[in-house]
Amino acid sequence: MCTVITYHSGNHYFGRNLDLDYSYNETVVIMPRHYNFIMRKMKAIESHYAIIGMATVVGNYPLFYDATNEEGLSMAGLNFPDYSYLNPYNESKDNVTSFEFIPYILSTCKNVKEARVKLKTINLYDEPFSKEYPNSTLHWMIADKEEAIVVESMKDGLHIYDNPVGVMTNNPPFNIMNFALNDYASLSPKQPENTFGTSLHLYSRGMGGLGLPGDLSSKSRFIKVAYTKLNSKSKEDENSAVHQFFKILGSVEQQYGLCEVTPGAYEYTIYSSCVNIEEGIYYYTTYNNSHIHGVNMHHTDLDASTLTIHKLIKDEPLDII
Ligand SMILES: C[C@H](CCC(=O)NCCS(=O)(=O)O)[C@H]1CC[C@H]2[C@@H]3[C@H](O)C[C@@H]4C[C@H](O)CC[C@]4(C)[C@H]3C[C@H](O)[C@]12C
Repeated sequence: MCTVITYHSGNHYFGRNLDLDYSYNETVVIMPRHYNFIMRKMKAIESHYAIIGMATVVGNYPLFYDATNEEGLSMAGLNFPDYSYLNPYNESKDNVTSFEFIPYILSTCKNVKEARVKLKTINLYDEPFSKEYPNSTLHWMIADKEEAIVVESMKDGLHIYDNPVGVMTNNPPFNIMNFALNDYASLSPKQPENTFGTSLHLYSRGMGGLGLPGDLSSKSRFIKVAYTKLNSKSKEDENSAVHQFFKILGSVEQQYGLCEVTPGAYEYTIYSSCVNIEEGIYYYTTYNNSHIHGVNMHHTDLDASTLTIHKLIKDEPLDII
């Protein structure tokens, strides 16, 4: 399971939980403006927006999970099994594979408005990166400072949804998730009003949120993280906003042992990320390292042509004095 959110508090932020039972050796990668981005069916893009994100690098090629470009446009891929469908090659369209989709959009678009235009000509087509890295079954959230959208390629076509809540999880499709929010419209951080006309005792704080799902299923995480994000408040300085962002993602993180995917194998939150999209800083934590590390893309020469790769600091000792 995975969760992606946007957040606004002073600056604008975008990030995700990556929940899986194993790791593909992901690293924080900066793809500078002159990295020659080679595509399978389209002309290589020699000059483009610079990008920072989480990726597995295979033979000098970044396979992005989530990323942000220097204009602040951000995009993340989350699992969408059973529904995801990649098309055969279509010669009248721009054929883009699923592993090229994030860097292609972020290389060429500066905001969601431009991405919407680009999506009209794209055919998400079915070609794996390699035998070792077959196609993923993903759907994507794309966001900037103003808005967020969800892109779902299904058998009946490419669905593009406005995403007014700025959160996405996994199955089922986004329109069903978004509709499910209706069932929780009465939840509130305030104590509930007694409408029974009889004497009731509000014996605990937080009873306005009674009924908020707390399990790890995808729909429950969608509701929980939407409620948490939309009601949470933080100061607007960077430290407060970034900590708050990780707290919101923490409301739907997965503890090892709670979600068995195959006998004895458990999905857990491998990393959480938070990008300050105005400043181009990619913050992350990992399961065994809750210290927030940040990589500022502007500390790298963005006019370069080679990838910069930052290995994740996955374990950090406890600090005892
Ligand atoms: C599985 C990951 C998403 C996590 C997630 O949504 N989990 C929920 C599982 S479930 O629905 O609840 O079952 C996705 C996100 C990005 C994906 C990776 C990126 O797309 C980059 C490459 C793409 C290659 O085609 C396959 C390997 C890969 C390295 C992908 C492996 C895997 O599919 C990743 C890591």
